[in-house]
Amino acid sequence: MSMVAAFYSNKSILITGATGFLGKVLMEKLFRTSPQLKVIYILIRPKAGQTLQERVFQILNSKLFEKVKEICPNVHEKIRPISADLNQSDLAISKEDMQELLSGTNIVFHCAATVRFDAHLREAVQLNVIATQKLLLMASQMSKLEAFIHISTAFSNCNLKRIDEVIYPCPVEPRKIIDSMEWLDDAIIDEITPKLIGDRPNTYTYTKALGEMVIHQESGNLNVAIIRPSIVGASWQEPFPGWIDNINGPSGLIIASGKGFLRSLRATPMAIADVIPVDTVVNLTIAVGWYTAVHRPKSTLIYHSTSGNLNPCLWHDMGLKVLAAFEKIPFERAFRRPYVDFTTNNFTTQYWNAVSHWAPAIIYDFYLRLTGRKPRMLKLMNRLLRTISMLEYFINHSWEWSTNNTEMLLSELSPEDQRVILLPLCRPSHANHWLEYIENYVLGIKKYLLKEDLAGIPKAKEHLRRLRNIHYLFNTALFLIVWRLLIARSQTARNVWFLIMSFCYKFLSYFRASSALKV
Ligand SMILES: CCCCCCCCCCCCCCCCCC(=O)SCCNC(=O)CCNC(=O)[C@H](O)C(C)(C)COP(=O)(O)OP(=O)(O)OC[C@H]1O[C@@H](n2cnc3c(N)ncnc32)[C@H](O)[C@@H]1OP(=O)(O)O
Ligand SMILES: NC(=O)C1=CN([C@@H]2O[C@H](COP(=O)(O)OP(=O)(O)OC[C@H]3O[C@@H](n4cnc5c(N)ncnc54)[C@H](OP(=O)(O)O)[C@@H]3O)[C@@H](O)[C@H]2O)C=CC1
Repeated sequence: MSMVAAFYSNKSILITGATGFLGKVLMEKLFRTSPQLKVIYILIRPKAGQTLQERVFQILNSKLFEKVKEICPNVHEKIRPISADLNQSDLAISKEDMQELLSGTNIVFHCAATVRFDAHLREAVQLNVIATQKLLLMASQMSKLEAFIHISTAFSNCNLKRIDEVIYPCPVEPRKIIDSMEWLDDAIIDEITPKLIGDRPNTYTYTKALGEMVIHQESGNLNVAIIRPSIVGASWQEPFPGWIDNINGPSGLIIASGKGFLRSLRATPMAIADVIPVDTVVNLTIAVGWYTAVHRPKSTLIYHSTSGNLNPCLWHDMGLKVLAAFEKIPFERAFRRPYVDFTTNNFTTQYWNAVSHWAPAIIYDFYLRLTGRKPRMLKLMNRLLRTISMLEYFINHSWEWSTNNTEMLLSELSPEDQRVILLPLCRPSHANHWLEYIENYVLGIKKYLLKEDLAGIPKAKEHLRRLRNIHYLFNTALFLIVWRLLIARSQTARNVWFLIMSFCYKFLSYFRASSALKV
């Protein structure tokens, strides 16, 4: 067994956000590589009419946990769901549960957050700042605690171009923001939000930066580390390639382009697409847990989990790779053939939105109305464009993240751990792995998100061929109509038309004469 995996044997681990994308993969990997661990406490709230047990049952019965159930058949006995709501000021944990957590926990992984870019500042502060503060307080009372690992984001300081593994001060102290949320009403908060977030694009990145500051100021003697992943994508290899279960980040846009809704996107083609596979982030997180507990660094270390500095892939190349993957793995019932143009200024963006997004949506809604159905495409298109407007910032900027602490940690690992942790995608020598990764990503989206059967691929390809023919037919018809109208109204257009016709006629006559001579 590897050194890191052995460390987690007999440990009691507390994970927040274990029902989320990253949390689930973290829990899976811990059980798979350290089946001897004692217990994983998960802070979880009842949701969508499901009890805690039903939520845990659903996770354990998902495809993600198939391997774990083979390796650790009693995994269900090792998960201890604790009812909690991080939106509540006391986290809504019962006294008995709190007692158990305080006396038993060895390692805390704090993953829970609101990752919505449009979250109201009050909600984002509650989850990303106050809940972090409360958890720190709780952690400080844990008698056996060895490490507290906080998941932040590489974009918490996205207002800077070069970002080091340090905590940057915020203009307004987190404590002042927390206090003000108690007495300011929503209208005033709405008014001051743009001033507070300053040159950050949303409340998410702002409150994640405040969360880091809280860790820095209030962790006291705790052994704390912060991990900053960039754009977390589908898994690279573990537990199997392409696992993904939410539409955040690139996944939603990959679906929208594969289904033919998204046809143009305002993006900087030469900006770096800093996507990092979820298993790469989780492996680093587990290694950081071990290092922080065993080596007890004197100060809080920050680890960047990014790909751009070691193995950069540009948005332009990523777009081409995604489109190439659709050729092999098309999605079913596409609205139009997948094709995405990158636009670079306001005018072309608005133009292509009108031509490629709104016009087809209006035509399709008209067709739905004619056939007695409810129009829906324009609404869907407007939602997609709203989503894109929120993601645009991240596809139009490049950042440089230093990774000294991450590199230092990797060099501290045993050869066995390095084999497991140093996933190839973020190493410089494996640039060509991006194509393989993107193909698996698209396949994963098709299988696990869209729940489409792979047996339907030939039919999906046939559907795309039909769409291509309709596209050619439509363009030819449109050209002829426009041209007919033009030559009916303009003498110049008529002259050009006759010139082209006579040139074609001469060319054909010459061609026929020269073929006759050869015979
Ligand atoms: C060939 C070219 C291909 C190129 C690929 C290019 C990819 C570029 C990707 C750039 C990603 C940049 C991400 C940056 C991540 C920063 C990292 C982090 O720390 S942050 C961690 C990451 N955090 C995030 O990524 C959070 C981003 N997301 C949000 O903040 C919110 O979803 C929202 C505000 C955008 C929409 O809110 P709201 O409308 O109130 O409500 P809902 O949320 O309930 O969804 C409603 C509808 O929107 C739909 N939909 C949702 N997401 C996407 C999507 N990504 N996309 C498309 N569609 C999306 C959804 O399907 C639904 O449709 P329907 O069922 O109604 O038909
Ligand atoms: N995904 C990404 O691209 C990136 C993510 N990160 C960071 O990684 C971490 C995990 O993100 P990710 O897994 O993608 O996010 P998800 O949205 O998938 O998961 C969020 C988790 O937080 C939990 N949570 C939210 N609100 C509450 C609450 N009030 N009480 C209890 N639990 C709550 C959710 O529980 P529930 O299921 O009940 O809603 C869920 O388990 C976050 O800290 C995020 O900032 C950083 C960089 C990029």
